[in-house]
Parts: sequence; structure tokens; C-alpha cells
Amino acid sequence: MKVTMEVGNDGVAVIKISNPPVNALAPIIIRGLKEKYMEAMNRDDVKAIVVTGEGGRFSGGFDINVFGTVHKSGDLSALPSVSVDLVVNTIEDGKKPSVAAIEGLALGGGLELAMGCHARISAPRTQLGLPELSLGIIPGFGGTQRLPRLVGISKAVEMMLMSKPIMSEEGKKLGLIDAVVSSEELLKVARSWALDIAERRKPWISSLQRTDKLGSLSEAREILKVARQQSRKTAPNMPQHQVCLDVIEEGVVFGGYSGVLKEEKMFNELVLSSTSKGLVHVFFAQRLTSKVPNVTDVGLKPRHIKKVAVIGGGLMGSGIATALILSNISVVLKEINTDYLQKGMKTIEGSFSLLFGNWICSISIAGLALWPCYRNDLETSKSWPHCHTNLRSLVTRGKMTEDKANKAFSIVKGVLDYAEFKDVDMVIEAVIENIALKQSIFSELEKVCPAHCILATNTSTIDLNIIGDKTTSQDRIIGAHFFSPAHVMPLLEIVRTAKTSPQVILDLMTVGKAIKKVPVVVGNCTGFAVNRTFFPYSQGAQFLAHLGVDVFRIDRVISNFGMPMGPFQLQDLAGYGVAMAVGKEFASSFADRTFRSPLVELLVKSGRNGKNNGKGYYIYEKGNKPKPDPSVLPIIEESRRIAKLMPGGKPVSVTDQEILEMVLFPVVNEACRVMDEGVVVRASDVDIASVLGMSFPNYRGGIVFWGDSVGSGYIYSSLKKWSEAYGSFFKPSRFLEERATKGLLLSDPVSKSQASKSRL
Ligand SMILES: C[C@H](O)CC(=O)SCCNC(=O)CCNC(=O)[C@H](O)C(C)(C)COP(=O)(O)OP(=O)(O)OC[C@H]1O[C@@H](n2cnc3c(N)ncnc32)[C@H](O)[C@@H]1OP(=O)(O)O
Repeated sequence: MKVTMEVGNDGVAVIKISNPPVNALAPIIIRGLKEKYMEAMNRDDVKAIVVTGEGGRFSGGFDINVFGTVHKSGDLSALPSVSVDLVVNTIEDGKKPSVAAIEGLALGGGLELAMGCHARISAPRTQLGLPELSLGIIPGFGGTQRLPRLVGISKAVEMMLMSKPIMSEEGKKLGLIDAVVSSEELLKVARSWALDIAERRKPWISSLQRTDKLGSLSEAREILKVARQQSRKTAPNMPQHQVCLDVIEEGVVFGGYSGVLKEEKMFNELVLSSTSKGLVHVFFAQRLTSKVPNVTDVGLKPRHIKKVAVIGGGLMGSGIATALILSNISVVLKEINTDYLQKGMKTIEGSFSLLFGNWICSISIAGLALWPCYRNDLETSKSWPHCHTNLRSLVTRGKMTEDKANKAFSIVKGVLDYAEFKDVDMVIEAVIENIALKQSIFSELEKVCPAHCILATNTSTIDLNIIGDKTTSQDRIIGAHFFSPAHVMPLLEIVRTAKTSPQVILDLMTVGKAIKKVPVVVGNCTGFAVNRTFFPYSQGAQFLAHLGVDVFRIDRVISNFGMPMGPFQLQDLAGYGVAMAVGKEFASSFADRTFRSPLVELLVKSGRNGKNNGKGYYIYEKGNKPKPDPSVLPIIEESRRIAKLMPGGKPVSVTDQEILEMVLFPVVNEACRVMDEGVVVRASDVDIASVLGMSFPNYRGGIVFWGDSVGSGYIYSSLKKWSEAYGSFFKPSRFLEERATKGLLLSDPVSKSQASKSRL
């Protein structure tokens, strides 16, 4: 970690940041920058300055680890003073001009540093962005003021609110970048540009003083007003969006310097917000998932996976195939007859784009991972005819060129037998959840695939040991649990058994990353980490409904908390077949805590099948938002009569807070069991799995992080109280009880004796 300076014969000082891998601006780097700048300003042989980054990356921004430190201590003094002291006073208002020579990426504080310079020269295909909002903060080195002044308010607002980087080529068109030149020429051009400014052959521009791109005050206010309205809808529980817009407005109305001061003040407030704590936790937790003990730390090298066979062309199989070919991995798609095969291939190529895809786009506007994940992982082919997002739809939505789609489609081959399996490196089985069928497929695979071939299953519930029971290849058998739609949802749950070899796990992790998923390695148990942790989610909601609480109120409370929709609407969307199949699996594995709700069966009997047939708890009409269906209420009443849960036959009275807790505390409780049994490597893996697999709000840090923010003691005593009143569904787990009584965090590492029982 260092900052160096070399002064050339031309009188240009090149100041270089070196902090691999992304040249994060750690406090020591910031001190180094200040020192070198002061030295350059004071040296007579320096006429101009170029600032750049070592190793082909300018800077990934301020060191996010420092936020972690501040979150733990609550002490803001760990944050160095940069915005005014370094960027305004030393660089922008310095007596010698500075030029940023940017390559690879300039993000967050990195781009802000560059915008404080008097010109920016970039290498091609360099990422430029201010992603701070995705960490629950706003830019803090003047970015909220300089970006609008360089690219205009509208574009700046878009880039900041969506935390979405642009490429240097676009930056050049917008005026953020002064020239794009090859990597080889970058320093040379930057040096001479800096000298040209010093000698007044090029303009000496301080971005903060510019107003030419801001437009009139009324135009600016209009843009900010629309952005505020949109953010209220897309990011209702996140303060940083509104704050960012307020701070931009301050600068437009009172001048850039006032804006910088307000930015600094608000930045410091936001750093301590629970939103920032949650999002920073998710940032590091996501990166931690790629560190798996005894797999990634034992010197193994991933093998190259060139060709993958996918068995089953239903929704999951075709989604998995799409994800693979989009990342240039050849696929053989196998089905049992021409009809199914054609359907699978058609889904991949796709000619209908819809609703679902568009909806994903609009929700992701929050700039955060708020995917509306509606899992259908138990059913492979029948449901969800409306959401066949695929190659053609990517083209229609402007996400991919026609050429790329054609190329991707050319590397998938549909087959009806196993002839093509002789040289595949991996098979992913994605047929219906039928044990006998899966067992026969795996014993066949053992005969037709090469000896090195990885044998993966996309099962979401069935024990992997049972699937591989009729083979002698247990070391090659692994779970590759995708979430629907498989080419969109970011999570890949990798399920290992006690016998799966570390090499096979590493290979699947590598494929997962190649196809842009976040792989999380978990142990083998019913439902694995995600489905198991979240099975009490719909159960808790059903329980409450049978205690007499209105289902639509429950949905409202849960979506206000930040889930993309409530549990009843989710059930409508996933289809009741899924609910029944899941219910059976969990009832047999976890009988002590399964609530056998009669409701779904009653709904099916009355001709409802959720969104599939337009009738569920809600009414679904084309082009309209789902509307609560009052005619479902008598069915719920009947179910309540059968279940007899209401004390004295009367509905219970609960607050919204209690509704939230009665649905989510049982989920935290199950997460405790998952950690206790060593199904996950670490608590934060459950957080990532919950955020990416269940769309648990990332700004709440994931289910365990959220549980810790509420407090293990409170969760334990609440569950205990409800279990005494309503039975074993709420019974606190041993792990939770221990943490609560010892005053430990749920996320504290497990004890040695617990670790020895791990399934990993
Ligand atoms: C005051 C300012 O306005 C505030 C700020 O600047 S806040 C910071 C704003 N910057 C960001 O949000 C960028 C965050 N980083 C990223 O998006 C991505 O890491 C990246 C696009 C830079 C690189 O991605 P990629 O090549 O896939 O590597 P990735 O695995 O993510 O990161 C490599 C390592 O760098 C670390 N890292 C990346 N950016 C970092 C940062 N800004 N601070 C500290 N560490 C960082 C990662 O934690 C990871 O560490 P690990 O190897 O120990 O797990």
C-alpha cells in the first residue's frame, strides 16, 4: 500500500496509487496522496501533475473496510478528511494543474478524485461510476456536485441512483472524459495534456465552478422532482436516494462549494445508518462466499469446463442452458421426445418476451439487488408460461445484440439420446422431482459420460445421497441448485455431500462465476440452505391467517418491510403445486415444526391456482396490478374452521410489528438450525443466500444480520412466548436459546464442538 511520485524531465510529476487489487483509497493512501501533492506543489521542477493507478486500475474508490470499522465503533474519526482538504483545496484549487490518467476502473472516490482534476484521459473500456448508493451512502468526495456539472443533472442522477457505471467511450461523449487513448499512450497523452494546461494551451477547468451543463433552476428542479418520486417507489426504505437528490439540489441552488459541504455532512450521517451497515455487510459477505475452507485454500486449480449437458428442457433446464450459452459454454440439451425438446429449444431461443422481464428491469432501477425472485424450483416445466425470458427477449429489451443471441443459440444442441454425452465435462440434471427417475438417470450417466465428468443435479429438496445411491460416483455428485428464472437469478446454491470431492466443488464454483452467478457452497439436507431457511416464511404467514389475521394485511406488512411481495401473493405466483410439494417434503423432514395448513387444498378445490389461472388470493387481469379478491375470504374462513387455531374461535388481535415478527422470527430460528448443523460455512453465507435467493432486502443485510440487529434475546423470548401460546411451530431452536442466554450474536462463529458436526 503506497503512493509514489516520479518527476520527469518534462516537469510532470506522476503520482501513482498502489493498493492491489483495486487501488482502494485507504486512509494511508489518502495521506500519501496529500503528501505527494504537497511535495509536487512545492517543487520548482514540477510544472504539472498526473495522477494514476498501478496495475491497470485507477481506483475502486474509498476503502470500504473503513466503513466496517466505523460501523463497529460508531466513531466517525476513522474517516479521513478528503472532500475539502484534498480534493478542493489541494488538487482542484492547487496552483499546478492535475490530470487523471484512468484505466480499468474509476469508481466512487476514485472517480471523484479524477473529477477534482482539471482533465481526465482514459484508456478504452474503462468503467466509470459512483456506486456509493449501493453501499447505503452518497458520494463523499464531491461526486454529487462535480458529476452533474460534467455530464448534466439528468445523466448524473441516473448514474448515482442506479449505481450503474458507464464506459469511458460514453464518458467521452458526455464530457466526463477529455480523451480516450490506448493504454500504451495513456501516460504520454496525460503528461502532455497536463503541460498544455500549465502553459495555457488547454483550458484550466475546475469542475466545481462549472454551471454550463446544469440547465436552468426550474429544469433542474423538475428533473430532481421526478427522480424523487421514482425513488420513493423503487427505494422506499432507503434514505440515501432522497438525500443524494437533496444534496445535488443544494449545489444547484447555492453553488458547488455549498453542495460539497452539505454532501460531507449528510455523508457522515448516512455512514452510520442501518441501511449502510446492511449493504456494506452484504458487499463483503458476497465476496466471502468464494472462500470455502478445504476447497479454495488447498492449491487446487479449476479444470476447464467446455461442454455441459443439461437434462430436461423445462423452465429450469432451458434457463440453465441459456445461462451457460450466454457465457460461451457449449450445451447439449436432452429431452425425452421431440415435442418437449422443441419446447425447450424454443424457450431458449424464445420469441416471447414479457412482463416478467420488463418487471425485473423496472425493479432493478433501485440499483440494488431487488430481484423479484419467484421460485419455482420444484416444478420444471409446467408452470410460468408467462415468464420465458430468453435470448430473443434479451434482444427485444435491448440487452443483447442480435448477433450475440444468434451466436449463443448456435452453441446449444438438442438431443434425444446420450450419444453426445461421451465428451461432456459436466451434466446438470433438471428433471421433475422424482427420486426413482433421478436415480435411473444418474446410473445411466455413470455409463455414458467420461470418468472426469461432474454429475450435478438441480434438485431443490431431494437428498443427494439418495440420488447417487445407485452409482459408484459419489465423489462426482453435486447439487447445482439454480433459482428461477435460472438465467436471471443471481444465486447458485452448490450442494455438497460428505463424499463430493473438493475439485468438483471448485469446478462448479468456477462455472457458476463464469455464468455470472454468486455460488454459495452448502451442505446436504432437506431444502438445503435457502428453501430450508425460508420454509417457515409461508408457514408463519399461513399460521397467522389461521389465527384470524387478514391475508392482505399480512402481505402489506411484509412488502412494506422490503420483500418484493407478501407471502400470499408469492404463493399465487409460484403456483399451488409448488406449495403442496414443498409442504410434503418439509412435513416429512421437520414434522415437529410444520403447520399443515388446509388452505391451499381448499383453494385448489375451488378452482384457484394462483396467477397461473388468474385466480388466487388476488385477481390477475392483463395490464392491471393484482387486486385482493374478496371472494377468497369465505374459503379462508372455512380453512380457519378446520384448523381450529383461533383461541376461543375468535381472531387474535396483533400489531403490524407482531405480524412481521411472527412471519420472520421463525425464519431466523430455522437459519439458526442451518448454522447449528453446519449446513453453511459461515453465517454471512445465509445472508447472501437470503438476499440473492429469496430477495430478502439487501439493505437489511440478510436474514441473520437482520436477526442480530433485532437481538437474539428478543427473538428468543418472543418465540418462546408464542410457542407456549400456539405450539411447536414457534419453538426456539437450541442454537438460538444458547446464543440468547449467553448474550452472543447469531453470527458469532460456532464453537469447536459444533464445527465438528458440520455437514461441509
Ligand atoms: C467517499 C466515497 O464517495 C465513498 C466510496 O468511494 S465507497 C466505494 C465505492 N466503490 C465501490 O463501491 C466499488 C466496490 N467494488 C466493486 O464494485 C468491485 O470490487 C470492483 C468492480 C472494483 C472489482 O470487481 P472484481 O474484479 O470482481 O473484484 P472483487 O472480488 O469485487 O474485489 C476484489 C477485492 O477487492 C476488494 N475491494 C473492491 N473494492 C474495494 C473497495 N472500494 N474498498 C475495499 N476493498 C475493495 C474486494 O473486497 C475484494 O477483496 P477480497 O479479494 O479480499 O475478497
